[in-house]
Amino acid sequence: MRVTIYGCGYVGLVTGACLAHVGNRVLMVDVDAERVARLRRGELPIYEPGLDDLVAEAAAGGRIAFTTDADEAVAHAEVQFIAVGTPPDEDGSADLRHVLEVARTIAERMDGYRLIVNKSTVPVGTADRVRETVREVLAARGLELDFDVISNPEFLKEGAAVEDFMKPDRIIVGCEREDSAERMRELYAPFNRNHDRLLVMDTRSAELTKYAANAMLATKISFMNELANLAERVGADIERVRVGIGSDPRIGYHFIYPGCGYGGSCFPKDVKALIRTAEEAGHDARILRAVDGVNERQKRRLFEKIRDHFGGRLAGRTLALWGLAFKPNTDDMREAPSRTLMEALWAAGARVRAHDPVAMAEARRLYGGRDDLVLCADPMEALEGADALAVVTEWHLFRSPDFDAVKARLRRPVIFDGRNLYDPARLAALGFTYYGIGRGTGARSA
Ligand SMILES: NC(=O)C1=CN([C@@H]2O[C@H](COP(=O)(O)OP(=O)(O)OC[C@H]3O[C@@H](n4cnc5c(N)ncnc54)[C@H](O)[C@@H]3O)[C@@H](O)[C@H]2O)C=CC1
Ligand SMILES: O=C(O)[C@H]1O[C@H](OP(=O)(O)OP(=O)(O)OC[C@H]2O[C@@H](n3ccc(=O)[nH]c3=O)[C@H](O)[C@@H]2O)[C@H](O)[C@@H](O)[C@@H]1O
Repeated sequence: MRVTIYGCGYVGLVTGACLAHVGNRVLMVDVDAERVARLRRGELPIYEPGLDDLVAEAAAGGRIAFTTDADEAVAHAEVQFIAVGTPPDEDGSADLRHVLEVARTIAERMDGYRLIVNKSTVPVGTADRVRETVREVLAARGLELDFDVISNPEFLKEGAAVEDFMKPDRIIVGCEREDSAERMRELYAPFNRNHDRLLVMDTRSAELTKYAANAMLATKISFMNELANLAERVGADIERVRVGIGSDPRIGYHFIYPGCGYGGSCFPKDVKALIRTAEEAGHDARILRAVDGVNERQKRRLFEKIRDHFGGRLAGRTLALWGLAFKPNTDDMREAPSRTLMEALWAAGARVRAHDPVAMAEARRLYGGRDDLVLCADPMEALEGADALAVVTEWHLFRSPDFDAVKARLRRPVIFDGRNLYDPARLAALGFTYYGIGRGTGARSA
């Protein structure tokens, strides 16, 4: 099948590469000319495991191409995917500017039937707005052409995006026309072989399903962070509690890891957008407001622990930071807890020496030129002369370091473990002062 995809970001590129991998002819479109030029040279603008090989293979086979040319994009295929960003607006609602811009781009150029498939995360009712936009533009052109707008939200996780797309838990298709559902069944058949995971529903339910999934996962995390804070006060270890409840299959082990808060381009923005949707619908989303509030507070927990350890005197201190990306296996730093921590440390007059296995270029783009940030090529180098180590992202590389070497490089053996990677008793035995998240009274072992 021929497919056009607007948006060469995480979702667009992964969708395009995977669809091309199974034989489709994909044209990728972006308004960012530099991004398109890089992709044409074979350079990926994002880090995502396995994606570079897929794109290179598809490009060599002539099954994927990149353009900024809207005429070419609309002419290329009947199936037109929207995978552009939907960043938060000032009031927390999703900004649909880019989505509606693509709708207009298509409507201004289409000369026959088009199936517009929205993959961006958008509030309930957006498919109707896209439909309305296309209809208005066609009317202004004096044309009456057949088209459909459907919802096909994406559930991939960064860092495992290719795997998630290739082996989806479910494929949600929100549409009202059987021929549109049939087109999606055909397109997704290679990813849907052994078990039928394609669920067809009405567009509004599909749009809400996406927010419901992210909000439920965010709720699990904030729930655990709430309990971690309680565990600290009552002298319990949240890691034991986690294993204790995860063993109940009704609860499960997934997404109950406490930590220094959830980040990324989606949970924070999608929870806020859903709260906004509820407000607009006259409903007070109390659980969601709590989920968001608990997370905002949790992202400051590491800073509070560091500040309290140093008696509030952080000016002139240096903190080593392991992990800048919002989670492992990505270079994405959007809403990353590392940023909340670094910005709070800088505001308090402290300096940061940081290392991340892949997000160094992104950190340089965001914070390059600051004299209170040193980006170190190696995790051990980040420790040199630092007053303490804070671990923010659970990269494998940080799980089992040579603690003797860590101790030798730090000015004082103090670790703030924002992901509960280490065993407090072991670190105490090695002579470290250890702070985790929710690990007993004061979450401290010394
Ligand atoms: N990042 C993720 O893990 C996931 C994201 N989503 C959703 O998918 C959507 C896209 O997210 P990302 O891929 O992360 O965004 P991104 O920010 O990585 O990429 C978006 C791309 O769209 C391009 N763009 C903007 N306007 C355009 C236009 N008019 N025509 C063509 N290209 C245009 C931008 O230049 C950019 O390259 C969002 O709604 C997001 O919430 C859904 C599931 C997972
Ligand atoms: O809509 C989206 O964009 C995507 O959002 C999330 O994916 P992603 O943000 O890439 O990453 P996650 O693995 O979900 O992690 C999100 C944040 O939660 C944190 N987290 C995750 C799990 C956990 O137990 N505890 C925890 O603090 C992570 O550290 C990270 O900061 C969802 O998992 C995807 O299904 C969804 O498609």
